[in-house]
Amino acid sequence: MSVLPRTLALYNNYIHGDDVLTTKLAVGSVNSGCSVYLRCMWFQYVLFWPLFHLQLAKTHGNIYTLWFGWTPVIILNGYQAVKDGMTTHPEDVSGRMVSPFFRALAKGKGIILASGHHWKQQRRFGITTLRSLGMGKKGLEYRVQEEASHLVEFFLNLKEQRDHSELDAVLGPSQLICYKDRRELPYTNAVVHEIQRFSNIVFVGMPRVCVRNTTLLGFPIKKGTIIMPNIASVLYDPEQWETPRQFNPGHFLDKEGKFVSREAFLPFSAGKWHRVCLGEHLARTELFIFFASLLRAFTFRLPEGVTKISTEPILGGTLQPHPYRLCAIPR
Ligand code: HEM
Repeated sequence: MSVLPRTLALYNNYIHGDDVLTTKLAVGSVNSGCSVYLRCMWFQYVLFWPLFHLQLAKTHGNIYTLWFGWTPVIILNGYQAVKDGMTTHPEDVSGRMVSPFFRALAKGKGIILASGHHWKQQRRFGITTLRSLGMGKKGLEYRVQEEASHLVEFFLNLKEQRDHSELDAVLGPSQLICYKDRRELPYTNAVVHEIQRFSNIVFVGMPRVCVRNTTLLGFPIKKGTIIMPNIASVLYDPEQWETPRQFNPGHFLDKEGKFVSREAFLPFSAGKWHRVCLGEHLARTELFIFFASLLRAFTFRLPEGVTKISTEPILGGTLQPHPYRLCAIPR
């Protein structure tokens, strides 16, 4: 049993117990239940796996520390903790980690992320095939394509494909779809939102770094500490969503079928201008227009003999859908 240094005033009682969370993780817990010490080498995997954090949150609460070697990473879980953590002192938590990845990005060097798996999938889906991704704009566009791929996947799995007729009822046959049309298409809009909630592609969140000493949910935090807002925990927060583990467009509809925005819908994270997703508006616009246009132009069917496609994500740079085939029949 080793003793970790006290780098945070908050986390000052280390009792290195032998609780084994899984066969691969050794966990040392504190009496306040907020510090977890990982002795495993696959910490990157662990750090970015939301379900793992949801499990830890049950035991350790909505804020706890994971120790990676000597480095503490503070994890925020659930809507309230993520919102308060990111918005109470937004400037204080506005740093980013400087990793070789970001250094290369800043120098304008492309980083190849290509894997045959993705591109095959994109060809099937008929989206422009990118041979490799420079992590400039193209890399970011890829997020939208990936989310769009989820859109069709989920649409196909919808048992009740009701009210997609609203597209025909509201839009003229040759009318181009605009983003403002979402106001007349509440069900379509709700489906797009629910897909982003249920099938979020950013698993835990992008790490932030404290740029000065600050407080987080009332706890003192030192400059340089890494903070991870667990976005999945917000999007599946049982206190915020009626059926968090079920695909349910009703989360975004009121009793009259009108679209309602939800505060806990944070797939792009939270905050004001400090470090929030710069592409949020573009992504939302593209996703809506893309999805509505596809549904109006085609009838989607699973190929013969296929009854269901997997909605389990594959952990990669983002959470990705499994490859799948579909038939798009022009309407
Ligand atoms: C469905 C699509 C997308 C999702 C779910 C998404 C989500 C996110 C999230 C969660 C963050 C971290 C924000 C934070 O730390 O508070 C982020 C950052 C960022 N996003 Fe997006 N994003 C998407 C599409 C895009 C697009 C299309 C662009 C640009 C065209 C973009 C540009 C950025 C940039 C530049 C940052 C880093 C901001 C910074 O560090 O200051 N994103 N995104």
